Amino acid sequence: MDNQREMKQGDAEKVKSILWEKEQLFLLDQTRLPGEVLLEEQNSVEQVWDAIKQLKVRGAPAIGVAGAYGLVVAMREQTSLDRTAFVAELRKQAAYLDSSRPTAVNLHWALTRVVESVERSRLQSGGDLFAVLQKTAEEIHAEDIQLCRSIGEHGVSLMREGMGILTHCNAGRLATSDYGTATAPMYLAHGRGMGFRVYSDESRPLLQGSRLTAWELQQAGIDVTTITDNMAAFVMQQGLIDMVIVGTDRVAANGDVANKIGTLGVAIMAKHFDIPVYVACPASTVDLSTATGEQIVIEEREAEEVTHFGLRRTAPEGIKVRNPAFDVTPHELVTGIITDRGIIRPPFSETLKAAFCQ
Ligand SMILES: CSC[C@H]1O[C@H](OP(=O)(O)O)[C@H](O)[C@@H]1O
Repeated sequence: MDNQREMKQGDAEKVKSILWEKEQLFLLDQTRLPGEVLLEEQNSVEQVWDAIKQLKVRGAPAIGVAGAYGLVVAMREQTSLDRTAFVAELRKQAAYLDSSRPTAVNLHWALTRVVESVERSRLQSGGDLFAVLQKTAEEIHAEDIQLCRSIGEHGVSLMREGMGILTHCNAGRLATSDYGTATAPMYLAHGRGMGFRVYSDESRPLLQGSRLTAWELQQAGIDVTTITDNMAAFVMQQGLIDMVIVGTDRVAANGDVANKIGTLGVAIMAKHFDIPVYVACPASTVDLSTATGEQIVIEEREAEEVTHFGLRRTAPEGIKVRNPAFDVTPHELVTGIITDRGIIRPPFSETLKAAFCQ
């Protein structure tokens, strides 16, 4: 029986997507939000893999951090191995965790960083190598918080009193270790007394926008309105939206952006209504090794997510279904990319390299 911890709704604003406490990993089960706030202790690497696959933990930065800690969970019983055996097992477990979801580059980035930190150390015992592994995972976690706060500091320069912001899916603190990416400027601006309105697309089929973004912004006291995905054009046409801010799961070297399915449509509509579209992400989401959006693998998920609304069937038995979890917005539709290193503007094929080439 998993060790579960129910949180009261009132404590919800304090709850994070990932809790690393006394060297134990707890993940907030986001599939139960907004009704239940449940932290689940992760006791095996299979459990972490499943939590990522089932979107119990989700959002590009969050699954990177969860993957890194997943290696800690996987290797904590392997400390008696010698170096060769420890590194071989570590690589195997990293490949296993990497297989859980393909699109967000953060998962592969985090797993690779942990493996390379162990390989670079000249230590020989499994116990010493495990200490390096755990330290790197903890560093990735701590850095994610700081990177998202930096995104907020840069993004807040785009905010102004009374503006309307549309966001899609959840790129909030639940998708990261804290602050979020798209929501980071919102939290900082709100904390500094700025008033603004957020319109949160429900984001079918898994409703991250209505279940998660609306919930976390409401908990923070931010003016948020849930709208259905097919209302985005309506609120833009009504003049209610001054800016779109979304997160992303992978930014290609030319600035093409993979993000939750429906983002492409939002960007096309925003272009029609002359509304700027900003994408927010930490450095760990920028993938200069992927030339364009065409090379980004788009995760195809189970048909049941589309044919059912919760447990209720809402499409005929045996109907053909597509369920890509993401789409790619071409860089031409992106006004700027809000990162921890500043707001990156076109031409992205040059400015991204200048900002992120090591
Ligand atoms: C801060 S990255 C959030 C990003 O991840 C979401 O996808 P999922 O809920 O499937 O993990 C969505 O694309 C968000 O924009």
